Amino acid sequence: MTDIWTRLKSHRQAQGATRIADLFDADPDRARAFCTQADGLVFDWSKTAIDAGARDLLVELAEGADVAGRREAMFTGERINETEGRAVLHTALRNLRGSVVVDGQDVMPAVRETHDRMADFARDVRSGAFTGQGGAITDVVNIGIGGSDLGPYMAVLALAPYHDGPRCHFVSNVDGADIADTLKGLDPATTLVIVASKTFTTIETMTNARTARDWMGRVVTDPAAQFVALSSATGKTAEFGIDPARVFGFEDWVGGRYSVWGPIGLSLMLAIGDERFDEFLAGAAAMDAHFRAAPLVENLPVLLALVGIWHHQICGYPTRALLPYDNRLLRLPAYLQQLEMESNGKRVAMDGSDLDLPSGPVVWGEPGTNGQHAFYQLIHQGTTPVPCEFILAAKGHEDDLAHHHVLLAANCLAQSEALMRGRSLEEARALMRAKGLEGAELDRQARHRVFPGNRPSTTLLIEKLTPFTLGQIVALYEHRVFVEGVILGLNSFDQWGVELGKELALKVEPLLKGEGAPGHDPSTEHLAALFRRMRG
Ligand SMILES: O=P(O)(O)OC[C@H]1O[C@H](O)[C@H](O)[C@@H](O)[C@@H]1O
Repeated sequence: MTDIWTRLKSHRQAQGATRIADLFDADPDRARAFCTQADGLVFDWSKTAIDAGARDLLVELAEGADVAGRREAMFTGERINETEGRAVLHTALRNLRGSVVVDGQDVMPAVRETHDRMADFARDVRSGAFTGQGGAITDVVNIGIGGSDLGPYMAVLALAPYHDGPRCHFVSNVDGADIADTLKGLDPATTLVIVASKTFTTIETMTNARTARDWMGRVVTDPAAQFVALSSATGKTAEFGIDPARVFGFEDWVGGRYSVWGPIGLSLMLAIGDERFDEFLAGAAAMDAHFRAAPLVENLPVLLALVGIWHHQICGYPTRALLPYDNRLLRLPAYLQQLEMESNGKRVAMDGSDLDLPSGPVVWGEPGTNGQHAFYQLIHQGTTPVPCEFILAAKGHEDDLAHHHVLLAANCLAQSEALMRGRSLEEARALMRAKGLEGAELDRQARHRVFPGNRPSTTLLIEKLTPFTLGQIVALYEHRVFVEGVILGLNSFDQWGVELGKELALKVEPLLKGEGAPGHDPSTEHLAALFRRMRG
């Protein structure tokens, strides 16, 4: 561990019993100084234990890790995904007028061509120029998993007020329940099926795609005519029988969990139209420009990363909760869970050595106010602090329900205040006394009503959730994950940890059918035998 990590840990230790609330007394300007604004986004990180000294050390940490250099290497197409030998250029998908050279060739003409073909196709579907065999397309089913599902699903839900296209549905799980429930009630003759898979080999997606083709083939004469493929493996899409005119390809330098900006975003484009989709890209491009140009100490993705590092690697808090006070951001926690945990859940550093720091944290969450009535109990009174990351829009879309929105916002701000302030034993005793309790019973009851407080949170405040601001937010988190990965010295762009389970599933499947060769562990073989017996 280098000197800067030791100094950060010592700084944390030296804070001793200082509470977050005390930092506001020590620095009357703290609420403003630790609240960073850029391009209409407000990131308040004042309700953390990061003081000026910690901030300076954290910025030094980012400088020492050469965040600026790695950032340029990413944007300019260097092969920073070293374990897969690939460039990392999802940013190119949203900078359509730019130019990026990989292996001596500008990749942008092909990106623009695919984008324009997608836009033409989306316009045709939305206008009715492209029809199903029973008339205009009424429903779109996106079949994909992981990065080929979470991004478009999250964004389609988030931007519901902008939907003016066909209804979009998402099937991901190989559990037949998913596709059965989704297809129930849909008309195959007016449904468009999108098979979204970077590799076009993912077993869940290919199984669901074949089931959808069978479903459609029972009603229409040419099911493949209502299929679209989004993939890097264009050869395999042809084998499946999808017309190359409806195949939208992308290069291997777009990681699955970073792919919503290109063809994988087609369902979103169909739902909101290509112009709104381009606003989504423009929001992300604005965040890219900010990330690339702003000094580290004013740089939103860098600050989010430093807050994350402070909480997990320095303070030792094992998880982080993402709490959007926006019901339409229902899938954002799941989306960010993949982004963060698949990117930075690694135990080996880029150079092959063991990581000598904890890898990225567990990320979880749920929109407020619902979470308040479920798991906030633990956040307030559990023994392990959970740094909370709130997201709030100043305006909702329901102008006639403005009172709902103010109540929603009040809850969000109240939670961060309660987490920091807590309630002392004295305050709890006064409450109990006012209820008429006294003596030992008062003492006993009061202790249950104490809130330790001093629990950190940040708040990301935006004006309104639009295609543009959603693009900003998602790109903000993408770059945050990248900066955290650079500081930890790992490769955020591979995901070898998902391979072993997939391989073994192929060997366990015959075992469950009674055909498997032995060689599994006794527990797995025992469970498989019980499974077979229960199926009769
Ligand atoms: O798009 P696909 O090739 O079907 O991959 C879908 C997903 O599955 C993999 O297992 C990876 O963990 C994900 O990063 C990926 O997004």
